[in-house]
Amino acid sequence: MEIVILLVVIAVVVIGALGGLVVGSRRRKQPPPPPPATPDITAPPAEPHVGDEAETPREEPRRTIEEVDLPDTSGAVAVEERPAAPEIEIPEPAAGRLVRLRARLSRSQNALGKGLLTLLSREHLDDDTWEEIEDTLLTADVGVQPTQELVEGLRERVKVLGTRTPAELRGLLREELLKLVGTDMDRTVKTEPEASKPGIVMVVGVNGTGKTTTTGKLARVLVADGRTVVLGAADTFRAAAADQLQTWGERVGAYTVRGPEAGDPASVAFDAVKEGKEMGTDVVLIDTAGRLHTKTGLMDELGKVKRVVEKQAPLDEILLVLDATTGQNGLVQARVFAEVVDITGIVLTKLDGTAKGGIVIAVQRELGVPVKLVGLGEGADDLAPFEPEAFVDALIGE
Ligand SMILES: Nc1nc2c(ncn2[C@@H]2O[C@H](COP(=O)(O)OP(=O)(O)OP(=O)(O)O)[C@@H](O)[C@H]2O)c(=O)[nH]1
Repeated sequence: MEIVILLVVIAVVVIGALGGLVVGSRRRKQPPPPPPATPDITAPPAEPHVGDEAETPREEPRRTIEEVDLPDTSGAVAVEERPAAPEIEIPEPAAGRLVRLRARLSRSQNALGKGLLTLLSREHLDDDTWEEIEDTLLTADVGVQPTQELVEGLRERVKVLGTRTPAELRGLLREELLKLVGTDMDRTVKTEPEASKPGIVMVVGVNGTGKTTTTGKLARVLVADGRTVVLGAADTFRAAAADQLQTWGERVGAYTVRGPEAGDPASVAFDAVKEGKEMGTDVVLIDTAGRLHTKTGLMDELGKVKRVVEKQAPLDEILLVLDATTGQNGLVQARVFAEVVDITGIVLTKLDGTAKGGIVIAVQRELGVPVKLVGLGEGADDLAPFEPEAFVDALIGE
């Protein structure tokens, strides 16, 4: 019996020892997971760890995503140290811009259209009322001759019509204004010569009218239409003008040819055209100075630029930039420039800042050349091809 008891005790001890070994080996098979080579901090553990194992993952999240990102960010900073290629913008298409800007035009020209319609709606259109209509048009810089034409035309038609509804009056006024603005002029900016590329456009005007800005905006219009552009910074008088133009160019990937400060504008213009030819560019836009006190000086400079450029190819377009807010003064400038160079188109800038939209009519009459573009703000795409219908609709409202 004692032997049996002894055997049972030995058996219990052996089984116990074996069991301990198994449990121990199981414990050794479950070590805490080794830290991953690249800790995946972005994704939290799918299930929370427990016990001893909880310590490792709990500590790891302290290396926040921001901390882990830091080396990458410093890498990006290092890249930035290299000269970064300027980001090329995609300008807004030129077609339909005036429609987008019409609200702005309506706001500034509200007084003219509303004033005329109110006067025309009076029950009795006597001489005094017609005089007031005339004054309204003159105040908006429509000009004496065009004003008289419009008033005579309207007077005649209102008389024939007899009774007048507001819609009829609006229609009549629209037609008469459109007649004055002109719907049959070719308002395209000529940039596609028949012979060979590039088209050459020279931008002239008194300083401060918005020449450089217009040249830059025009480059965007052309780029938006799929054309390539070289800019010639021939305004060597104002040092900042070349920088300003270059910045406009860089924004749309147009190369700018510049010369030394106070250098010869004609030589810059020549180089720009040469560069444009060599690069196979579609259009070369030349910004000029115009900061000249005498007509002789102006003639000398612009005449020389034109002559020198035309040694390579004829100019396709000479755009005169006029500031609409300067009113009659703008007309005087127009006259002087027209005597110096053959203006082929007018750009009226800052129409957003004046109620004198009638200058469109007056200046076309004065020079016999069409308004081709209008500036309606300082924004990069605030230059619009001039559309008579959209313009007149903006004047008299919907
Ligand atoms: N509101 C408004 N401002 C404009 C428009 N066009 C140009 N400007 C502003 O007019 C100012 C003069 O423009 P510039 O292009 O520097 O004039 P500039 O004729 O080249 O002048 P110079 O280089 O000195 O000969 C700038 O502040 C332009 O932003 C426009 O259509 N509307």
